[in-house]
Amino acid sequence: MSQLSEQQCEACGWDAPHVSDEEIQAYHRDIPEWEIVERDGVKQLERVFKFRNFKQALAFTNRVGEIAEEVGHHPALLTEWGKVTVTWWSHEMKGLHKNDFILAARTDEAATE
Ligand SMILES: C[C@H](O)[C@H](O)[C@H]1CNC2=NC(N)=NC(=O)C2=N1
Repeated sequence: MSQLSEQQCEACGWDAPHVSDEEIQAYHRDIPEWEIVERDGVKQLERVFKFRNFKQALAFTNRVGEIAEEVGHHPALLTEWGKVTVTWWSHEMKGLHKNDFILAARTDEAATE
């Protein structure tokens, strides 16, 4: 279990601080399989998870949904046959918050359940 996944999510509104480039690099080391992408100027964390079939992909999708509901912070989820694309970012602040890294780490754990 990575340390990041055990950290607590903080409340984050539109005025919450973005993570600095140094912090992004540091947190990224705990979740190396996630790609940092930028869409319309908004940085996001994205990873594709592979499964044997649609049913397993859907079960994983639901586990990630539960992780999101626990903290009121929600990813974009694209569920396809044998794969799920998970994208985390903080909509209100239009960028990355530490919460996104914590939840990406928890998502990694949900993939190995
Ligand atoms: C009112 C509600 O708490 C907000 O709209 C939440 C819901 N889930 C959210 N999820 C994410 N990823 N970013 C947000 O800014 C966000 N806002």
